[in-house]
Amino acid sequence: MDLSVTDLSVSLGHRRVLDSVTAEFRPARVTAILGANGSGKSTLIRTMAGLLDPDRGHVRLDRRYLNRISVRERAQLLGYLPQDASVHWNVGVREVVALGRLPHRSPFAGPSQADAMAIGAALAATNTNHLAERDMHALSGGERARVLLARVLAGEPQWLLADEPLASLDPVHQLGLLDQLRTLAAGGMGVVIVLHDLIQAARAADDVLLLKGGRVVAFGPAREALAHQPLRDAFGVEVMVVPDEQGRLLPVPIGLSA
Ligand SMILES: Nc1ncnc2c1ncn2[C@@H]1O[C@H](COP(=O)(O)OP(=O)(O)OP(=O)(O)O)[C@@H](O)[C@H]1O
Repeated sequence: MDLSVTDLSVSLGHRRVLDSVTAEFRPARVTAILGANGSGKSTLIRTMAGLLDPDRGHVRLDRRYLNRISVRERAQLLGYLPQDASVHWNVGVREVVALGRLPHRSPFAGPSQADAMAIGAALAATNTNHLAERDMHALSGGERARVLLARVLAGEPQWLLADEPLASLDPVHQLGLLDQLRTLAAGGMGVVIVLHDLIQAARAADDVLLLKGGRVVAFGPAREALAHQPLRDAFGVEVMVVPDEQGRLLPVPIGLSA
């Protein structure tokens, strides 16, 4: 099931924030969206999740226009994790994760065996099993972020759209989450994540989309998009490209472009 955006233009207030963005995201791959602050990353991923209406162009899921798919079906297919997600009420962790099953439940029906299994799998995938009986307000920022990801995964979406999922995680949990995203993609899920760290992107992403000023600077295999010239174009930085132990090329920022 492909997820694509075609000639997408989006305005917020009176500002054009995305301008003619076209990209085809593929399932069973991790795609990272990168770009400078304000380049339109969150706007793109929110539009892909059906939360913003484009001025022009469209989002398609397997050739179906997203805006013609019912809200319930969309919620089953697309799991969206917002940037700085927070919970404004105090509820238990397990209850929060269970909310991820709502798109699959009929009104007034109790939780099914499938719900219980999906919730258990989501807690395990995010390493939050030990938090399941705690209250959300009693968690650290990073723990809360993992629980909110668990809620999205409990919905067993075909696509995961996550806006800066590493932001509040320590290095161990960042690496763990990136591994987990790769495992989800290996299982067939399409994973699209907004990232800031070039090295994390080079390690975790199959494909990279670089945005600048709401336009696509580069989109393609990570190795090509995270090369000198596209990074110069997108960020105005120079990088040193260093191979890691597995032969992946990691772009290490070393200074501003002249
Ligand atoms: N509600 C709004 N009204 C007007 N402009 C907005 C609104 N929300 C965001 N913008 C502007 O749209 C542009 C893109 O914002 P967006 O949040 O998509 O960028 P981003 O690449 O995700 O940034 P960051 O890396 O800082 O999170 C920015 O210039 C921002 O100031």
